[in-house]
Amino acid sequence: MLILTVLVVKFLTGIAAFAFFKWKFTYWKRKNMPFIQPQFPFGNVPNPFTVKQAPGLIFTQLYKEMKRKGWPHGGIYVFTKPLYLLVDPDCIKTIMTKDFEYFNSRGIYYNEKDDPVSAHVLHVGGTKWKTLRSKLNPTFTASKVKIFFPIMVNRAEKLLKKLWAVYHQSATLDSYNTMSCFTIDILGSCAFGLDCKALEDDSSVFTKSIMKCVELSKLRVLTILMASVFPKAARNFKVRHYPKDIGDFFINFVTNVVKQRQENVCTRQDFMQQLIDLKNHDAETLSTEEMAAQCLIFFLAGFETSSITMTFALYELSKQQKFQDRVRQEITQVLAEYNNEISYEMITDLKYLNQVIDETFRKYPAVLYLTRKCSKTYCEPNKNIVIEKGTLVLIPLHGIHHDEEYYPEPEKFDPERFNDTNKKARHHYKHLPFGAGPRMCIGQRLALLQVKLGLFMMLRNFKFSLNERTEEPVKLTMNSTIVKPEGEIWLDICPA
Ligand code: HEM
Repeated sequence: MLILTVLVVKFLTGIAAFAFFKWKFTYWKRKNMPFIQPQFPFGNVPNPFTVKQAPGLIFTQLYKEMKRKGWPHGGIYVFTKPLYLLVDPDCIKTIMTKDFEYFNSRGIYYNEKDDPVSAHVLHVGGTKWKTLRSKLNPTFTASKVKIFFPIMVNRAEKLLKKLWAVYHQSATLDSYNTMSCFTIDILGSCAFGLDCKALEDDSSVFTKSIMKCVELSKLRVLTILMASVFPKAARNFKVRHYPKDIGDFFINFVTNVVKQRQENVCTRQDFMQQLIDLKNHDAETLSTEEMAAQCLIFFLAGFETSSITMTFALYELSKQQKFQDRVRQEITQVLAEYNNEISYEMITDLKYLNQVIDETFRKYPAVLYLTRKCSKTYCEPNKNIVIEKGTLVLIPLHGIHHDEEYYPEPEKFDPERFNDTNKKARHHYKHLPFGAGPRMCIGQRLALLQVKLGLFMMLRNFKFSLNERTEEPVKLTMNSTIVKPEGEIWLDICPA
């Protein structure tokens, strides 16, 4: 009798669960939105525990499927949660700019209570984001970034010194590690007036802590993805975005820098000073934890994205010497026009190098997909579709950048895709390495300058080619929300 009762309860629970999922999976149909048929129980994503591909690339596949069907947008499900995926560049533009007031949050999980450093400008939304962003914007204007140029040149000279040392030792460069140290040194000096010396010693506590922030296991990436889809449940389970020791490290770091600056009456107008002024102006606006959170994201958003871009640019140029030679020719020519003096203007005049960087951003967009969260119910213009408050919106950047219609033979690296004529003819929203609208990357100017300066310095002085230890084709890591190489990219270097 007992066995029978257990079987009946199990059967009824199974039926109820199935009916629940079935009902949940009718959401987009009820909204009149085209949707990709979900599968029980994971929806449109594969089993998170057995999936072999990078989590972010799943959205590339869904984008391709919708594109094949000719949809401008469509619905998908992550488990039972409906997500809105954008395909058409005009739809993307409307959501990111014109109707931004409905989509001013990113919808990425953070947990201010248990993990205070996760509440930074990249994660927060609404009024909190607006206040922070308007206070931080002045640090990243063209004139501010220009002020940092001499210190950036100093760090680029150290990069060169490192390359000479490598050349004399083995002539084989571990490109990703070296580029990471270079960007840590640049960000440390521009933001905090620190000499991190990562290029001299990549095993320092500081460098290791920064690198640890970005070491994400596949399980961690999936946890954050799921927590972003079900934030209330995640907060109840005290799910953290960053390990506790990383949070503590940044809180101590900020406390020390603030103390030093107060003792030495610092007048540097850098990112840190902007935060200190904000705190002095109104202590309620920014606690020490909140300051630490902004410092963490400054490093996190800046260091990996820039070093990945430089690494992939060098990798592609090593494979195709003709492009590398052309960059070097341009460097010689433009330098001569500027009397062989390195200046901000000279660096910004390197147009072909810019094309190489743009094509690198296209093929390897550091951020695989962008998100927005609907903050008030939104009626889609002319289409009679209502997006409910709380819906997560996905912009599949990697999918767009690898769309055959926009970029024929998308796996081919070709800087000509970004010459003036081709660039002008293309819809702006088909190339979004820094996002778009009011929430686009705050550090774009700084990033472009450091990437260009670093590449200029290296390519002016060295020739690069692929070392046989580099596995071809380079595999991209699964354990990340951003595109990065799984193993090392080893490059042979010799004087140019
Ligand atoms: C090659 C380098 C970089 C790339 C490709 C990149 C890309 C991006 C992208 C795609 C976004 C999201 C934009 C959106 O949702 O529309 C973003 C946001 C952001 N980035 Fe960058 N980034 C880079 C460098 C930097 C640097 C150097 C910094 C710091 C100085 C930085 C700080 C930020 C911050 C704080 C945000 C959040 C902005 C907000 O939500 O208001 N990034 N970045």
